[in-house]
Amino acid sequence: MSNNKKHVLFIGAGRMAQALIKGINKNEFSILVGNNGNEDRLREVKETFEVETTNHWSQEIHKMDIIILAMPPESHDDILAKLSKDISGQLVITVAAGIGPTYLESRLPKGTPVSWVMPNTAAKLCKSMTLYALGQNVNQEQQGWIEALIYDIGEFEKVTEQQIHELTAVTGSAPAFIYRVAEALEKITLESGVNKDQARKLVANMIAGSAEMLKTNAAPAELADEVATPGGSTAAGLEILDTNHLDRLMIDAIEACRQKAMRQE
Ligand SMILES: NC(=O)C1=CN([C@@H]2O[C@H](COP(=O)(O)OP(=O)(O)OC[C@H]3O[C@@H](n4cnc5c(N)ncnc54)[C@H](OP(=O)(O)O)[C@@H]3O)[C@@H](O)[C@H]2O)C=CC1
Ligand SMILES: O=C(O)[C@@H]1CCC=N1
Repeated sequence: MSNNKKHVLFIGAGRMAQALIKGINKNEFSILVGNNGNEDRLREVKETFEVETTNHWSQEIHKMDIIILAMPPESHDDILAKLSKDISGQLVITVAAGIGPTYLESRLPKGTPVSWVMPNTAAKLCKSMTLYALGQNVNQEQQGWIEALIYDIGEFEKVTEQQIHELTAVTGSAPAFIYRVAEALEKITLESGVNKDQARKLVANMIAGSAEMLKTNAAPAELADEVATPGGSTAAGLEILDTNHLDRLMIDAIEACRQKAMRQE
């Protein structure tokens, strides 16, 4: 990418926008943030991340290279109709569940370059696993902008629109499932008399270590077997999880996320 900073407008200043804004490289991108009128939130975003904010984002469109839609899926129709009046070739990216390039292209002027980026909240620690898909009108330079945006927030993969529809539940939503598991483990850890900091240290490092083991590409079943000493204690716990069909529970939870996201179309 050239040394000229690209101008990025965020429409939406909530949790996902903030996670992205925190991670994005400010030497490459100049960030302006608008929202739905919550001025306290804009003030907080400005102070925390040292970015510019606006109460009138529609007046700023002409100065922008990239517009990132970081608001709820159900707000998209209205915002895309407003954007359509002022837009002139800017790259439009949405991070919303269920809103793919096909949806964006059908509501924006013909030829508008669009992309779907699906990050997760770990973007704020530059540890997001981000998926992205391109619309039909994105050129190589714009694809470079997208990759430069998400390069600094963690790992990324280019996939198809359909794959993001299916995998948002895995990379976007399932972190919440892991946090539920962590919550249960922390609770039980505290019962052993350690303090909260110790409980967090134990559980977080256990999960982080397990994630590192997964990154070696060993099969999850093999890794579980390695932990479960034959005739030992872990096997007793695994039997409870298996008997209660943890895998089926996970599949049901992923499917529920998918069904809900699909209702946006
Ligand atoms: N949270 C997550 O882990 C992930 C979220 N996403 C996607 O990110 C998007 C935002 O989610 P999240 O950050 O969690 O939601 P939040 O509720 O935290 O934030 C929503 C933001 O959108 C703004 N907004 C709502 N309606 C409008 C509108 N009509 N015009 C302009 N701004 C509007 C709100 O404005 P105001 O500040 O004025 O209230 C707020 O800043 C969703 O589409 C979601 O699918 C994707 C991946 C992961
Ligand atoms: O809960 C949601 O709808 C968003 C999409 C993926 C993660 N959070």
